Amino acid sequence: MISSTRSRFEAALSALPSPDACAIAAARARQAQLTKPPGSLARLEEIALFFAGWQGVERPMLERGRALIFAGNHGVAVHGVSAFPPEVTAQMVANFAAGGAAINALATLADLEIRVLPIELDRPTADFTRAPATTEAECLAALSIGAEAVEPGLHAIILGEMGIGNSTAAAALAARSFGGAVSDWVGPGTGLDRDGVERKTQVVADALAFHADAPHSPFDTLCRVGGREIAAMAGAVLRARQLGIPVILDGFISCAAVAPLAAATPAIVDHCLAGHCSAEPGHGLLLEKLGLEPLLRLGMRLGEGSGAAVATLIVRAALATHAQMATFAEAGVSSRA
Ligand SMILES: O=C(O)c1ccc[n+]([C@@H]2O[C@H](COP(=O)([O-])O)[C@@H](O)[C@H]2O)c1
Ligand SMILES: Cc1cc2nc[nH]c2cc1C
Repeated sequence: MISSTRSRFEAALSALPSPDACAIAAARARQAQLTKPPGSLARLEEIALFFAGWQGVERPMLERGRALIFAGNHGVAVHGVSAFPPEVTAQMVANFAAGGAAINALATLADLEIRVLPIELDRPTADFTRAPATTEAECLAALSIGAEAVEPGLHAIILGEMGIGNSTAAAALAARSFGGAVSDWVGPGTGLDRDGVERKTQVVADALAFHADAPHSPFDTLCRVGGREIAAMAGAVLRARQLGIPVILDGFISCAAVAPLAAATPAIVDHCLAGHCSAEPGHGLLLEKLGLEPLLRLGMRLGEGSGAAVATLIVRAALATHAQMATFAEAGVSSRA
């Protein structure tokens, strides 16, 4: 298990595997033979090469894709930073189990297995304007839950979350990791009005001031202004990297989960695709900081892995064309003069 101690987490982050250059070269050579003008499938070709590199094969697959939906509750919600009450987290977890949420419909459409992992919903994190959100032990436990949800043999992981108040934690993580004006990272989340966004901005500023003197290591930032579902997503991303499993990130919160890791080690997102850019204003900025170009911009702002699940359909298009198209020789089509 990678994350059972802080030093294992840090060691994993400093020893990131690279993609398989031979598999990428073989996949690129295949693309050059397929019946299309070179480069005409554009981003789809890049996605196929990305999957080839991480899966280490010329023709990558997506037969076993898993959507991991982590849920957690947040002490910072006492400050009225969400348009919804905290009990909605557990209620939505029940809705996921019953099959009634957007992610259920989208995962079925995208042929993804769903795993929902609620983490101690009855024990919200501490209010991080006045204490670390989690203890080191709590943060490590959540990292492990995320890591253990990623198993060898999966072809891709779709990351999602549910947690009332977690867009406040995400803003704090992004601001502490990448700096800049707090207001650039704070937005309406589930639907705050202007006064609400102002209050939320002050809460994030208070949190950053409270933790200002603490170390800025990835682990310290995750513990101090993160949350259980957020640490679990970070653990899943790290474990997926060790196993060579590509990850499709979802919205602002899943990207914020990797922000502290990426600020220290930018290559941590090399096996990640940004499924979409959400409507949360900080998400576009965060994607820039992470160096990720989103597959979709649909103005979605739901979370729960929904944007990543829709993006999976684009990935399927990329892998299907790459694997199934005929070559010029096979089809008897003349190649370029
Ligand atoms: O994915 C996003 O970018 C996104 C943007 C706004 C809200 N959300 C979802 O809404 C919740 C967080 O919003 P809030 O207002 O409670 O902080 C959480 O359950 C997220 O999944 C998600
Ligand atoms: C209803 C609801 C569904 C969600 N799914 C992810 N975040 C959510 C937040 C709310 C409020």
